[in-house]
Amino acid sequence: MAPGISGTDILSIHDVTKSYGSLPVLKGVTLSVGPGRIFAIIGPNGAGKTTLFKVMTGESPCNGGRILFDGADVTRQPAHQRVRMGMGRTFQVARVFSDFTVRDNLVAAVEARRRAHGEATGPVLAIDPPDFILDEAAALLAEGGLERLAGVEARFLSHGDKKRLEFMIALALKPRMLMLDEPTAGMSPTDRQGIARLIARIRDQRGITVVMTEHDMDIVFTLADQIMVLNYGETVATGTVDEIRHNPAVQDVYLGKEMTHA
Ligand SMILES: Nc1ncnc2c1ncn2[C@@H]1O[C@H](COP(=O)(O)OP(=O)(O)OP(=O)(O)O)[C@@H](O)[C@H]1O
Repeated sequence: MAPGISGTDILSIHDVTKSYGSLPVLKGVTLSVGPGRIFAIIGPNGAGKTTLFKVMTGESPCNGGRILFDGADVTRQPAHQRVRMGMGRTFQVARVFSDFTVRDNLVAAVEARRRAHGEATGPVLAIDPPDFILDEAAALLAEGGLERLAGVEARFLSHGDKKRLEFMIALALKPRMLMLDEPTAGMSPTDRQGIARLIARIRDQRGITVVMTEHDMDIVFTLADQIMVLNYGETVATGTVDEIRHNPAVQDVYLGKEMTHA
């Protein structure tokens, strides 16, 4: 096992590098995330957060280094295989079926999981789904606070509600880890707080590990167990909220004095 990688971590990344052409964007990033933790990646614009996120999800291959998920080397695994292994994710712009109702989006997600796990065969998106699938979709509607919107087509949802739906679609796949790329981007303060509560609940009640990039420091400081600060593709610091807030190098590159004394 490579140095710095612990057998108990659900996700570990060792010395990952990534360049776009001749531009090095990740310059040897190492991190590890314990099960049931909320791990936030922060840093200034252009630091490489989204690139790191894409490398972790398999959307973009890394040039060097290793990525382990739940003990398995997934460095060369495509994104869909990582999802199948339990790495759920959401996108900066929520991806849902716009012409489906909220309920049908969840029914489709439950059916997709059952097929992926070999629990079901036959036509996808059954017109008349059995009760146990409707029950599971109903439970997801309730958990996501989406019951009042069950019959609404997803294209009519507010940004915040669409994001909630995308979360619940990701949870329908029963992931062990959820990767969230700027989950509160573009939201009203109320929607941000709602999403933050949902993320905390997902971790507390389902025990799901969460890895997220996020610009809103109130959200990060409220939720994160561990924070990693990136700058120019390199790790400036990794630590708890208190450790990051009081780290002089982090204050220099990102937080400034005001946030650290908030
Ligand atoms: N597909 C690409 N091709 C070329 N360069 C890219 C590509 N994607 C990102 N970059 C460059 O890589 C660097 C890191 O970008 P990245 O989007 O990962 O940063 P970020 O920390 O997520 O920034 P932000 O907070 O603004 O979203 C930037 O210099 C960016 O211009």
